[in-house]
Amino acid sequence: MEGVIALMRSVPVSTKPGVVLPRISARRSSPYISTNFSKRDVCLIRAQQLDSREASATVPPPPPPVSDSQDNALKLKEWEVGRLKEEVAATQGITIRRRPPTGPPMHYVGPFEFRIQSEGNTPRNILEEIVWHKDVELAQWKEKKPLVSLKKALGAAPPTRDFIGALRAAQQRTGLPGLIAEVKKASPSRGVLREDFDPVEIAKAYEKGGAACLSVLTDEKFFQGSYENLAAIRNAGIKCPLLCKEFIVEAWQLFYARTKGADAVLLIAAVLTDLDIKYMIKICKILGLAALVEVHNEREMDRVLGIDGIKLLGINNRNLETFTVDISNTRNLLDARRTEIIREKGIIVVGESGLFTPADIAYVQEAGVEAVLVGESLVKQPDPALGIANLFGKDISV
Ligand SMILES: O=C(O)c1ccccc1NCC(=O)[C@H](O)[C@H](O)COP(=O)(O)O
Repeated sequence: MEGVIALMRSVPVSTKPGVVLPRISARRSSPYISTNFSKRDVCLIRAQQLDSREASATVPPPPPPVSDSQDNALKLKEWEVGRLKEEVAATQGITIRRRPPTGPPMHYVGPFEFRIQSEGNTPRNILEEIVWHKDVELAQWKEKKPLVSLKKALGAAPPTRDFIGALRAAQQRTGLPGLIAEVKKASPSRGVLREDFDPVEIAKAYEKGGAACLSVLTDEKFFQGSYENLAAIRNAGIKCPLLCKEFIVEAWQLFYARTKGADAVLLIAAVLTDLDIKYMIKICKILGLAALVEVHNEREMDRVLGIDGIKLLGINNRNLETFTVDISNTRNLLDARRTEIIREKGIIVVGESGLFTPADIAYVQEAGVEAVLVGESLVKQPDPALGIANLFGKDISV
């Protein structure tokens, strides 16, 4: 425990009175264990199967009434599965942790309650903070829109557009990397990028300027984006396929993105385990979504290259923990060995973040990327269509 970070009016605590986790609490602070994962893997696969049953079920049976002791047992199981996932994630070099299920512990003094900060209940960096907030949002969204209702909505959804095909066609047409232009109002690292932000107008300008695909940020708290923006762009007659730029931690988000008009989704290897990625890729296939699997470093790159079925691999030049941007990350990750695997598997590599000039585009193309994802340098331009021509050093709309 390191200090009090918030003093609030007393509100009901999410953990029910009487829920005691003494045996497990002792394990909470134990370091990650990195030996013999067979049993844990089995547990994780079981947990994933439960998830997957949820994803493929049509109408779930009504839940039986739950007694307090059953409720406690379920909470305990949920917590244990969370711990197992963290242990497996640690063995894959994933440092981003998931939010503790019951949130930070509460301490009462008179009519107030203190939230005590500790290493275990405080996000360690911005990516972890985003992911923890996503868990809170998701709990509310899933209550409002359970999976069954999303599935019903999908029955009437139009087919998805070919995201990968659009990138390939653009690259063949221009001889330059296919452009995924990002509709991005703000970011944690740069604040507000454009005050007069009209997502549909920006999307139209990108399409006019020759973008092959668009990326639409949907996170509200950290990027001032929204699913309404995604749906509005989809419904405005834009032909470019759309990437839902979201921090995906659960399969429910794939279904939701699809109902809002996404043709592709982002899967971040710094957040998802190999098993999560494999599972989500399967769901994406079922939903007709392309999956852009994003890596930042060598460890993530090698993990992802070992997973079958990946067609789009993004190399992000932004360190999502420190915000530093370095486009040589793309070149460093694309060494001869990895380039050979990428060629054999027919993967398209997307260079992401920090691209501002024709020289930057040439640099990442030379390194081996066939597509680029660009936000800041385009969205800040008074005329984003002209911004595209300036970025590529020529008009790529024709
Ligand atoms: O953009 C950020 O500050 C950021 C911070 C934390 C996590 C993700 C972040 N950005 C997401 C992206 O990867 C970029 O929006 C995308 O690659 C475009 O980058 P840029 O062209 O540099 O705007």
